Amino acid sequence: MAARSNSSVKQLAESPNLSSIPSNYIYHSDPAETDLQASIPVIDLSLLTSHNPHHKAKAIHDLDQACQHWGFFILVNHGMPEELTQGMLEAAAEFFNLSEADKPDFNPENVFVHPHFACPHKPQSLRGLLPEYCERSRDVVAKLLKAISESLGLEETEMEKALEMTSSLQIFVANYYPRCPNPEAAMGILPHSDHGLFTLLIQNGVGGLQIQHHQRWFNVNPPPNSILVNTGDHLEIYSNGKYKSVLHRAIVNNKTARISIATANGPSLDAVVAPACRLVQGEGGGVVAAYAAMKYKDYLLEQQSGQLDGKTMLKRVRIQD
Ligand SMILES: O=C(O)CCC(=O)C(=O)O
Ligand SMILES: [Fe+2]
Repeated sequence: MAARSNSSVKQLAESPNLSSIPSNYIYHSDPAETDLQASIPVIDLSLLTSHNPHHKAKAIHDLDQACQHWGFFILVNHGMPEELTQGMLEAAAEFFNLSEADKPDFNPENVFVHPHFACPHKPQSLRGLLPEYCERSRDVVAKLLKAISESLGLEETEMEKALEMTSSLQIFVANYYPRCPNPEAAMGILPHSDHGLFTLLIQNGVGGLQIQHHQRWFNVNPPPNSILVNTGDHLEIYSNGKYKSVLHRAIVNNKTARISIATANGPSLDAVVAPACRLVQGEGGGVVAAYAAMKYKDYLLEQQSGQLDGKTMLKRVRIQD
């Protein structure tokens, strides 16, 4: 489990008499506050897999538009039981409440849950729910990829084959944002885009996510029991820039601690990701690849060796604007 707002921040936030934040936590960039509320498109997963061709075509069109214009969408009728998502959020809360001595005995930055499954030893509730949650999340992603393949004009299974999705990388990340005495001067997670294809996000009913849209920051408040999905850098690369990954960040507040669970879903670590051949062989050879091919594993290693910083890594493989 990645605890990006790690235990030291939690301890700091819980220290008695904390009335302001230490200077190293001060955020000097754009102000965190915004009044803008994003109207994120809603996608109905059951329609994407409908046997009614009209419903399915309309849903695929809506997904295409959502990915092109927002890079974020609210997924409903996703088939993930509410007890499971609620149980996961409660299990994450239990994890963050463990004593330091009980916290995991492995690299706390990432829990890789596919193709090889790992899980913290405690709490028991997390061990019980995590396998099902991850499997169902991969199922959701598989359905989204089929629809995206079609919206790119490819065979339904072309993308999952090209990206070797049977050994797809899936990373489970739980974020803890403690209450903060002066939230307008801090930032929970700095602006970044996600690597991979689709990230699935759920939260404990407390808002905090902001996304960049037309150069402005918008608050995102997904309705209860929905899953928020965003497109990642590798969808941008594979689609040759049609579906751009979007900068997002998380603010903090002075009232309630926030927990979010992000499940990052990428290709196989061994997949070499480049724009789909058919997208760059336009009639008369008109369309050229806008991104260089790079193995997903190498992309990750290079990205993780630096700071989470905007879209710096993606710019490195970008060939032209
Ligand atoms: O907590 C959030 O809303 C965003 C988390 C996030 O962007 C991430 O884990 O990559
Ligand atoms: Fe993210």
